[in-house]
Amino acid sequence: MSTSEIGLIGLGTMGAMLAMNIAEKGFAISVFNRTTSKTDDFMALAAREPGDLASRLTPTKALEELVASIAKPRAIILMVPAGAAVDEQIAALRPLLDADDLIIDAGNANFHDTNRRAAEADAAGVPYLGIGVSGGEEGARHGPSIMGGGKKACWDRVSHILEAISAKYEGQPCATWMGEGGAGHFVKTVHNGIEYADMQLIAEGYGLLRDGLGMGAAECGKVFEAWNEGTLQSYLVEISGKVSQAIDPATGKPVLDIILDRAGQKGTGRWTVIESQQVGAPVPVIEAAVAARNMSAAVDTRKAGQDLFGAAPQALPEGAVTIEDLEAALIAGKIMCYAQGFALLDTAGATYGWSLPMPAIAEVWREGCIIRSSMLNDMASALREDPARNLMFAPYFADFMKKTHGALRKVVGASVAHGIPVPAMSAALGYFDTMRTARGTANMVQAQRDFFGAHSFERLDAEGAHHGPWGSHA
Ligand SMILES: NC(=O)C1=CN([C@@H]2O[C@H](COP(=O)(O)OP(=O)(O)OC[C@H]3O[C@@H](n4cnc5c(N)ncnc54)[C@H](OP(=O)(O)O)[C@@H]3O)[C@@H](O)[C@H]2O)C=CC1
Ligand SMILES: O=C(CO)[C@H](O)[C@H](O)COP(=O)(O)O
Repeated sequence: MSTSEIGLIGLGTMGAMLAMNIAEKGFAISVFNRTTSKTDDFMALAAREPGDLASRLTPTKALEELVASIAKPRAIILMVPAGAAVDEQIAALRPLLDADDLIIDAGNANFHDTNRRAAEADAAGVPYLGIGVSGGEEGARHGPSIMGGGKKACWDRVSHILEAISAKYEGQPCATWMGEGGAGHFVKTVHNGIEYADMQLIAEGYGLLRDGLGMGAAECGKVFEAWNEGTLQSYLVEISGKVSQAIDPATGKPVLDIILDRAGQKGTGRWTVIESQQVGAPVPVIEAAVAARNMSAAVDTRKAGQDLFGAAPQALPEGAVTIEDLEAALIAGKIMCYAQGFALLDTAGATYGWSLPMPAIAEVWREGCIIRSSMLNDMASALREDPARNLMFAPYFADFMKKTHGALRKVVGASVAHGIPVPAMSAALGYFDTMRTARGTANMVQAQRDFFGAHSFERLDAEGAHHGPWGSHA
């Protein structure tokens, strides 16, 4: 019996919710999980959902059974961890599939792996798609943002399902084909890099409220709530308000106060930074955010550092920084981080031969994904005007930068003076100052390079490559 319209492998956090979302939108779907008891748990959960979801879900306990239960030509979504698990599943599935059956990797794959898998699939004459999905558990269940990659014809085969399950922005599906090969996974990777940076900026804002202004967690939560009503409106600021106000039932303390300050990471932020270095499109705010997660992991070293050097004073003098200054500093930092992310997308698109649809990327992030924010609609407008222009030069965002960079400078300055670490805010300010300095200091670097390695330099007053008279001193 082959009745399901699609199949899904991997009933973890994301896969289970995506499967329910697909069933809820009226598509019959077969599911499989390596640990088969989880499939039973999943079906029990689905049976408790309204809308008779379970009747459109077919649980299977073997890959052969999964494949047999899907109508031809088949489409099967993989929702398993990046790396070896994806290759293993493809290898296990391929012998069971027909030549025109489509495998869709919807996890957070490294786009280089997706390029390789797409090339392997092309060579074997079988279809393959790599798509990025964002929105966490809730988004997967009720409407994620979907960034498609691979052959357009393959995308078109399943786009009606992906669009139906995606988030909607004013009725428009947040599911878009980005380009061939690993384009979709690359866009998702940069999304996550921006996510790291936005989270780090917010965490630094929280640090200033807590350590600089002496606020308790609940009070910080109220500030985030207020910020979420203004220019900073975003999912990440919204949840920061919620997590700040949550209380631990066991201790009665704010949950935030009992969480170890060590942040995990699965690799997408690092991939973004590696790729930015590879193509020469700097993303210093994202780099600072990845480095901050790495430094957060060094809990014992940080404790030893505090014992050796003493804790920085941190408390800010009355009036040194206001809540309004902090809000403005976060606005400036956020614009810098998105400007860098979009510039990376633009450069990488050209490097890898994708025509990445820059405005459509901002559009697909307006709803459903973790970095959704009210600013993204304005970013989409700015990118429609000029997809290759750095966002900090778009008049709308340039106006914001003119109004807010002073506050960013004030906040970074006060933080530096009082020992509050703000690596992402500092990186945002450094990027802004660098990008508005017509004559920088790389003339010194060029002179040094020519001195020790005869690398040559360009002159301001003549064409060509030149060498210095390094033996002659004034
Ligand atoms: N969590 C999130 O917010 C998001 C996650 N993602 C991405 O989605 C993918 C899945 O993540 P998530 O649902 O959170 O992960 P989970 O850890 O919750 O689930 C992982 C799933 O993959 C299965 N699995 C793990 N290893 C293998 C393997 N070697 N062979 C077959 N199946 C395997 C697990 O099966 P078993 O039960 O047998 O262990 C489980 O069903 C990842 O690529 C992740 O990066 C993307 C967006 C958001
Ligand atoms: O893709 C996601 C959100 O968009 C996942 O939640 C991902 O796991 C987040 O990255 P990390 O675990 O490294 O913080």
